[in-house]
Amino acid sequence: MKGTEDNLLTEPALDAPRIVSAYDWGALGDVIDVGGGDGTLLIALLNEYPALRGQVLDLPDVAEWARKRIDAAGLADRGGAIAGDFFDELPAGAEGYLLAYVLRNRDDEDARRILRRCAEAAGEDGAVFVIETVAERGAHRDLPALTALVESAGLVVADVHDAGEVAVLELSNR
Ligand SMILES: C[S@@+](CC[C@H](N)C(=O)[O-])C[C@H]1O[C@@H](n2cnc3c(N)ncnc32)[C@H](O)[C@@H]1O
Repeated sequence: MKGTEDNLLTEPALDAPRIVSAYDWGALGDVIDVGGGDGTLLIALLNEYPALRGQVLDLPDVAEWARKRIDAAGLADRGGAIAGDFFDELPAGAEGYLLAYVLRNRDDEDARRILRRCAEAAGEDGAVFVIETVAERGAHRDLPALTALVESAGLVVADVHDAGEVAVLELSNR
């Protein structure tokens, strides 16, 4: 678990500023950071975009950890955390479903299941955002492989926002 926590704490802390500025997240009313870990990315987003609301969805212990950090950051009025499983039905109706560094640890079959859950929850009006390193550092799938994966899950790449080594793929339902 220690190794997992180290990963959670270092990489998003390093990349969050780039992800925050790669897209106008404030244009979305609310987001769910699916598998959002300790809330580092969501906290950075809520700090940058004062009208944005958001929730981390993660396994119970991690969600509790994220909730405490979001509270401590003074963001409880716009942010929180939900205990959940991204293989199950997700809360519907948010405008953005973020998957940051989540698909990298999953084989194609599991990744498609997670993507489908997000797509179902996003519906016609929401979007799914896959955030992954696509350059050298720790890249598990490059951009063409990620594109093929999301298309095989029935999603369309509407745009790719460049955040340096990190890519933000904006996806919509077909
Ligand atoms: C590699 S970490 C990425 C964390 C975060 N998105 C980030 O950018 O640092 C994967 C996250 O998925 C969560 N996770 C693993 N299995 C899950 C499941 N079945 N449902 C929801 N979250 C899960 C883990 O607890 C962890 O927080």
